[in-house]
Amino acid sequence: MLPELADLLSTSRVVSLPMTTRFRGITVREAVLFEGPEGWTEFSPFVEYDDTEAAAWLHAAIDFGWRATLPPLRDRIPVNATIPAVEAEQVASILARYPGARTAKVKVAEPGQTLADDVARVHAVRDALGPEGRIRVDANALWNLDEAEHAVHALAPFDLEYVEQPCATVDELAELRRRIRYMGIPVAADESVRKAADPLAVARAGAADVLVVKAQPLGGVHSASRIVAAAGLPAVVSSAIDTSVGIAMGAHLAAALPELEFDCGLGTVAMFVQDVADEPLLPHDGAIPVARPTVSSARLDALGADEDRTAWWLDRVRRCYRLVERSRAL
Ligand SMILES: O=C(O)CCC(=O)C1=CC=C[C@@H](O)[C@@H]1C(=O)O
Ligand SMILES: [Mg+2]
Repeated sequence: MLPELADLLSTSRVVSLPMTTRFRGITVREAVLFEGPEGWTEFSPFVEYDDTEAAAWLHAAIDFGWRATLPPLRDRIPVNATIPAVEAEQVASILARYPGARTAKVKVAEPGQTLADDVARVHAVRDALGPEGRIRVDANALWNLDEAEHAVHALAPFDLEYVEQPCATVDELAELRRRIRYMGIPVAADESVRKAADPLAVARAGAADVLVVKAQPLGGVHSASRIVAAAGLPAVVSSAIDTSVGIAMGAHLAAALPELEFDCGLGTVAMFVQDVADEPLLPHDGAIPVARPTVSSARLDALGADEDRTAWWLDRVRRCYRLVERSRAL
């Protein structure tokens, strides 16, 4: 059911959360929270996204706030630590924010850095996790095919669980997968799912072994779970650097998937200095609970965005609402 725009806006709260470490170029994460009949929900497309892309995120927010979620098949979700493109010396202190995590996802291919920086960072993660730890790397589509092949060779000695979105296109992923198959390192698709016109194209092309899925960009828990089912590939549910409210949406998606063989990228509340919930969905014993956190009004007040940013976000909600309304009418 599509709530009235006035209903959405009447409970909206725009928040601005300071982060402990720069991640994907930001140090402050902004989000709009709404309280629907099912509980609190979140709309937080990255600020540079256009309205067409952001509309899927509003669809997701409405889905989680106004429609009963899918029945959970588990009550806790094992999570990975997320290591930004930091100096190797910082790795141990970042890992410490993810107590009990046996898996780390390490950002690589950061503009302005070198492969040697990536090797040093991944090496530090392997040293910290020990031989039993699982390490995946995420290049966010920033390598070309040859760079990706070279980098996978350089990083393979640290034993990679998979390499996430090494290159930009589905064709490149398919070719890289072919080139590195003998090494036994799977290729995961992220941007090729969440930013593609057709999120299933990468699976259909046989270009990935694993899908990384995020609830907000894929239109919400129901639509993301349908995409996973149709793709027929193992899925890793990951965050969009959401507040605890958006992370709860991801946790409900992960909880509803019939198979969950990989740890999920849902530990990222650990990146915030403060969160909107009294009991933030932070990792404990390597997992987060499947729950809707209680949002504190004192925290919403303390973390409230200023007038200009609030107006900017609410305008965005209005524009995206029109797009969601139109797509439903089709
Ligand atoms: O998957 C994780 O460990 C955390 C989430 C994460 O890494 C990301 C969230 C949102 C945008 C991204 O640049 C990034 C990713 O590419 O997976
Ligand atoms: Mg990714």
